[in-house]
Amino acid sequence: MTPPPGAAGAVRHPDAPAPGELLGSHYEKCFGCGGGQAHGLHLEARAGEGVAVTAEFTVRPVHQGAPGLAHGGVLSTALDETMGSLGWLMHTIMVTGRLETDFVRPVPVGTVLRLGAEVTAVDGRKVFTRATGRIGGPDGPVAVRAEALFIKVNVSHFTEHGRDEEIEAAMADPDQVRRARAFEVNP
Ligand SMILES: CCCCCCCCCCCC(=O)SCCNC(=O)CCNC(=O)[C@H](O)C(C)(C)COP(=O)(O)OP(=O)(O)OC[C@H]1O[C@@H](n2cnc3c(N)ncnc32)[C@H](O)[C@@H]1OP(=O)(O)O
Repeated sequence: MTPPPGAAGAVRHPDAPAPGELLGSHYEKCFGCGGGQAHGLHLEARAGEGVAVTAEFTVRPVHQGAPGLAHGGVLSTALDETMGSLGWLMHTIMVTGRLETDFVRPVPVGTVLRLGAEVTAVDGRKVFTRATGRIGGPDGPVAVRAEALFIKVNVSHFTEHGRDEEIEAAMADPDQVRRARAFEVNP
């Protein structure tokens, strides 16, 4: 996932949330960040400097793969969600096209996984990102690493492909419409 020569650097939107600010959930029912998913990750991301974010996710018993250990797919989800939240800082809606994860060490249930992600390059609609998850805090040992390619999309990506029931509910919710617009450039 190497950006092509000549790819641009990421540009922080002038109205991006300030460093340290909690980004909030982009959708209440999101498995990664929504508060309305009992078994979801409830991942909380904050704006960083430039086009970077930090996030925290506490591994609960519902997230197990092997006894007492986090499921690898759940850890990939945490990385995916963290990198996806970089869209808040660019006012860009983007979805994951490709995701590669390195699992460096097992992550026990009860761990607070501290994640960090940044955009490494932008080439047209393609946004190249990377992320790291550390055990216990920002100076803890690295447990997972990922690189991902996100593709910029319009809101129509969701309205055209999502199930009617959820799309109609989301569009009837002024708070959800406001959150969708906060992602967009020139909404
Ligand atoms: C309301 C608020 C919500 C806010 C929503 C925020 C959600 C965040 C949630 C967390 C993130 C997720 O899990 S998102 C959910 C998981 N992801 C998805 O469901 C995406 C499913 N895939 C798709 O819908 C599609 O394949 C797209 C949109 C990714 C791309 O389709 P497209 O729009 O037709 O574009 P396409 O021309 O194919 O590709 C554009 C460029 O990207 C490259 N490209 C595309 N896919 C790949 C790939 N896998 N690997 C390498 N390169 C790729 C192409 O070669 C091309 O390069 P070039 O020729 O230009 O060089």
